[in-house]
Amino acid sequence: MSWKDFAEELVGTSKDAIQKVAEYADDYRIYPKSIIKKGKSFYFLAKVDQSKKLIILNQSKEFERFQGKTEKLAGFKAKLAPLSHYNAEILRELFSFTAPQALGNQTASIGLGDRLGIATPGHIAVVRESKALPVLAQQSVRELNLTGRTFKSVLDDVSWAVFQEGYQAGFAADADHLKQKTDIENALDLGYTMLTLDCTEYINDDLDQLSEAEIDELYQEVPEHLRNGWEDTYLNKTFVLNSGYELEYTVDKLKEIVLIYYKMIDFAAEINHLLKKSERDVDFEISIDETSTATTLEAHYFVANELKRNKIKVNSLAPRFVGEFQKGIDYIGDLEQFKKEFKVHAEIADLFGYKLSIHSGSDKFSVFPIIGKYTGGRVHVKTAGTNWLAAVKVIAEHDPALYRDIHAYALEKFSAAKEYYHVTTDLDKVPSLAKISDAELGQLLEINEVRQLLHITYGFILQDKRDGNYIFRDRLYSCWSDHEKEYRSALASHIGRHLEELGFYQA
Ligand SMILES: O=C(O)[C@@H](O)[C@@H](O)[C@H](O)C(=O)CO
Repeated sequence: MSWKDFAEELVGTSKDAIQKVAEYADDYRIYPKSIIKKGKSFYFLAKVDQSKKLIILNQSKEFERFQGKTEKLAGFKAKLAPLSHYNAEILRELFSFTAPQALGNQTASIGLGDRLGIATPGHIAVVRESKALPVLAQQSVRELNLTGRTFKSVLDDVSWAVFQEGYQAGFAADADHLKQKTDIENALDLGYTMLTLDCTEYINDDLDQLSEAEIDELYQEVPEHLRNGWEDTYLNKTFVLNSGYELEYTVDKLKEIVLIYYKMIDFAAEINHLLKKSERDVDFEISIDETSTATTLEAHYFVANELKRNKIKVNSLAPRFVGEFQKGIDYIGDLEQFKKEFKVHAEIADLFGYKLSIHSGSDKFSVFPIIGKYTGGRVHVKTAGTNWLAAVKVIAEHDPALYRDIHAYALEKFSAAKEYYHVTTDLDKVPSLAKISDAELGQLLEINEVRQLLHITYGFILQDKRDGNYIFRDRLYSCWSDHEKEYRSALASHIGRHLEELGFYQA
């Protein structure tokens, strides 16, 4: 509902009265796209005394359900409800478009991880135009630990933003990189509609340190009935894909694949069992991407086939592709080699009926056309860090002193941050801030080394405290709150470029 229709229904068509409401709605005090009528009440989001509130005008039975202060607003009885978890649950019940849903695997989708809880309006602005379905709530356990947020608060932030933008086309919520059963249960209870199981701890990719004899010894420790089953299925067999590509399993290759992956199949089976108990549709993703070596094509086929043999239905799977998908920067590696292997990965995914999922998808512009083309758009691409970096750019452009402070702090914390992320950043390539004018600070975010420096240190920047107070957090959020429009349009154009290169705008 436009604020004009809203004003007319509320105060009649007199010019003066409408003008009054218009003034109130102006400049984001009311978020115009949020205005919605349900029963006899009007609902909308507004910024009241610097903080966002859900406003309900006119009493109805729902009016009493929301917690908040009752006041007179522009002559009407109104409830000013804080954007709390309690109120978010009622919102999701009342307006189902604010609750996440499963997406299935037939179309393009994009994960839009938001470490700050403020990026969703910009994401919505861009996905409205594209054919990709958005996963607006997407955070990994690692990100939650580093930012001090929870699956609950991430989903609530998204529900409020979806309401603010009046976005009714549907979105998903991905509890990303889950490793523990308790986290999985928690995410399911909260209504997450996508679970990404991180199998890293069940993947043994240290085999290159071992001699042939040691590998053989390890292989003999695998229960005999399992070894026999795999040898019957794969050993010295060739699987020919529709494209004519041949996957071959020699003794050495099979031993290696079994040793690397066999434990993760059991783990996936255990979690699949848990998911089956859920009454809701949940998109199940398996991630095997955070390993030190690329997933070979034979290994991908083996994992896919074993998941199928164990009746584990996955919606998407994230292999580790050849080359480097480092955080926040373009692809590093040989594009021809990537294309050659990616085609086959895409074919295997198609054969087994799931989508490929591309992790660390932020800024991989040189491979996006390949990904779009060989998946025919049936693919999931995850981004997260790039959305944080766009927010940092807003700081560089609007509060240079604060940018200089966080940049210096990131340099101090960089080596500690490397414990969480694999990057090969050469810090000598980070320009000295003393030589950069305030007006040029925003351009620093074009430099790969600066992007990675700020990308991996986000947890320290956001969470570190001195004398019990956050060092930067409050100043950062206050700047972002003053520059909502700038952040929204920066995201719309940057994520727009991702969607464009992936071919996600075509009908
Ligand atoms: O930083 C994280 O932990 C996550 O955002 C990622 O690993 C996520 O799965 C991703 O790939 C986003 O690009």
